[in-house]
Amino acid sequence: SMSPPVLYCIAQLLDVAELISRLEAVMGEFSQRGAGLVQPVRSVVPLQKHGGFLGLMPAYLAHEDILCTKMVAFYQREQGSSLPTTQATVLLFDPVSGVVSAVMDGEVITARRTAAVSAISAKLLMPRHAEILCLLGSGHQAVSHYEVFTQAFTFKEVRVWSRSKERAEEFARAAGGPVTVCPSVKEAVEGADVIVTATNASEPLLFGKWVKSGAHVAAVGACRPDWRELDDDLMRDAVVYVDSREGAAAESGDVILSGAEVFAELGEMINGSMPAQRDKTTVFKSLGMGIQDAVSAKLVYDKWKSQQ
Ligand SMILES: NC(=O)C1=CN([C@@H]2O[C@H](COP(=O)(O)OP(=O)(O)OC[C@H]3O[C@@H](n4cnc5c(N)ncnc54)[C@H](O)[C@@H]3O)[C@@H](O)[C@H]2O)C=CC1
Ligand SMILES: O=C(O)C1=NCCCC1
Repeated sequence: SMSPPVLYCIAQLLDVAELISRLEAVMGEFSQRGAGLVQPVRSVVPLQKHGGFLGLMPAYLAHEDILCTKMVAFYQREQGSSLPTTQATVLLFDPVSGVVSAVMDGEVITARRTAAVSAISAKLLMPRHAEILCLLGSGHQAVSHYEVFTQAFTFKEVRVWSRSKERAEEFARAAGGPVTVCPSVKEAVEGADVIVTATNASEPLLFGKWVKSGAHVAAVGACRPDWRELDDDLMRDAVVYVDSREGAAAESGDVILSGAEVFAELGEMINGSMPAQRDKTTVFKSLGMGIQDAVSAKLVYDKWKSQQ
């Protein structure tokens, strides 16, 4: 039997505009809870000895016949560690036979689809005429959110804060446009219209008292039930949206420990069954979903195939 292709340099194969449109469709379909879409909540295997986790993220999309799973290892690293926080591999299958059609690097898929989902949320929830984007963290997700958000929207100012000033300065140098490096979270977020939290923190670092009324927060980190990025005030005062209610109830420390009510899923807003409360302060709590990886992997595979 033939070995499946192993696709590693896939950045050119995953177009952001196409990805956003596929993600909008699949997130809407997910929130209808139809039988055509099968995606269990992520299985997470704790690696207590090593401060890490292995997440398994299978999904089957019957309408498009996409069968996929991502395997993602994520670790809380010591500051200054050269090892990545997140490492992922994606397997795409032929659902007719069960044969693996392709093995793919999950890094680009994870970075880009997460930022694209946040952009879908921001499009619906950020203040009209948003001018200031603030990124907390300067890692992979901060970079992909910078790229996707500055491609999708126009901001007058982009700010970054990171634990390490040097990393924040490096981020600003590498960015494709002007970025202001801020010395503290407070100074970074004050007056910001859109705030992306993309850190590996397990304690709150973004406090509601600093957040401008009406701002939109895309909260990407804190993916364990006892990890936080946002404080109770922010969670309770904001209208809270999630990617998946089941996912948030199982994995989001910010939701579980604050006791905040989840107002709606992103897909419910997309479907129009729940409103986008753009005038209020809003939080989109993102955990990541297998269906997002599945549509991404299919786009990559189809583009690769078309070039063979
Ligand atoms: N919602 C989703 O779909 C996804 C969420 N994630 C999560 O997003 C977060 C960021 O991931 P990557 O950018 O890939 O990681 P990364 O390692 O590239 O960057 C992590 C950033 O967090 C900062 N950081 C780490 N610990 C911190 C702390 N205690 N306080 C403040 N800053 C801290 C680091 O300095 C760095 O800037 C992780 O928590 C990861 O698990 C990752 C992939 C998808
Ligand atoms: O959706 C993902 O991919 C991840 N979510 C949170 C943990 C790291 C990977």
